[in-house]
Amino acid sequence: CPLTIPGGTRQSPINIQWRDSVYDPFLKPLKISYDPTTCLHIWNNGYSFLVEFDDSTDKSIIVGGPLENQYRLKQFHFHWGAINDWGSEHTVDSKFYPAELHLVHWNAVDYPSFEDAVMEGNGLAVIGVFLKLGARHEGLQTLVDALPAVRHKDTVIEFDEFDPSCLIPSCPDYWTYAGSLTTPPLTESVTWIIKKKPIEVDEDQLEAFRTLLFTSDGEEERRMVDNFRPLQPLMNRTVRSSFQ
Ligand SMILES: CC#CCNS(=O)(=O)c1cc(S(N)(=O)=O)ccc1C(=O)O
Ligand SMILES: [Zn+2]
Repeated sequence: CPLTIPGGTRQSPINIQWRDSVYDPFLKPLKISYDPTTCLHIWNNGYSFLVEFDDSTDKSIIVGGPLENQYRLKQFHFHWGAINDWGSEHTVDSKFYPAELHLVHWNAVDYPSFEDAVMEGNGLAVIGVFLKLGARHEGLQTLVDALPAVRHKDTVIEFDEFDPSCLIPSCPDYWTYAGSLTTPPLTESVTWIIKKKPIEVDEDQLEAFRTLLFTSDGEEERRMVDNFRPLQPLMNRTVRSSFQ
């Protein structure tokens, strides 16, 4: 099965069993500083829609948390379901959320390029934020309004002055564990930082995600939904929490 890699010992996503997570008092608060002028464009890559950033400088970085040094923001994207009962990649006590946001960062201190960092155990840091059904999210609406322009695979539009920290809950609590990319090359290079608190989005905003297509213009349309990887075995890993 192509979705499991032979010999994988730290694959993602996983179920986070709240009572099995271990509070680590040495975990620092995560410091997030993004510069909205580094935002470049939104594109549909046929798997999700992603917002990409200029990662040629240290203008948009995260530091602290479980991380040894700072990591540069490269892109963020989402995973979602066909209906609200599922869609997230990680689960909490086996509960799915309707969607999950991933902000992908890479270790430009130790590695010369993103492609190199992808192959290293401490190469990437991904912040995961759960989306739950509730009030309309004004910050997300800016993104939702741009989605019709990237409906088909391989379409891209310019997108600037967006600060993705508006999508991250202010509550500092998170879980963290050593994992992998959830899409090819599935490399075991990700320090996952999963925010405990979800953000709220409304039904129309989730439905807007579901209007996107896996397919290119001219192909038979296939709705972009259920773009999440199945849960992977925890194996010999402990999930740490930054909170008691
Ligand atoms: C070489 C290589 C690579 C992986 N790229 S990514 O880290 O931006 C990424 C990461 C993830 S995830 N779900 O592992 O954060 C999903 C999708 C992507 C992507 O290519 O768009
Ligand atoms: Zn992802």
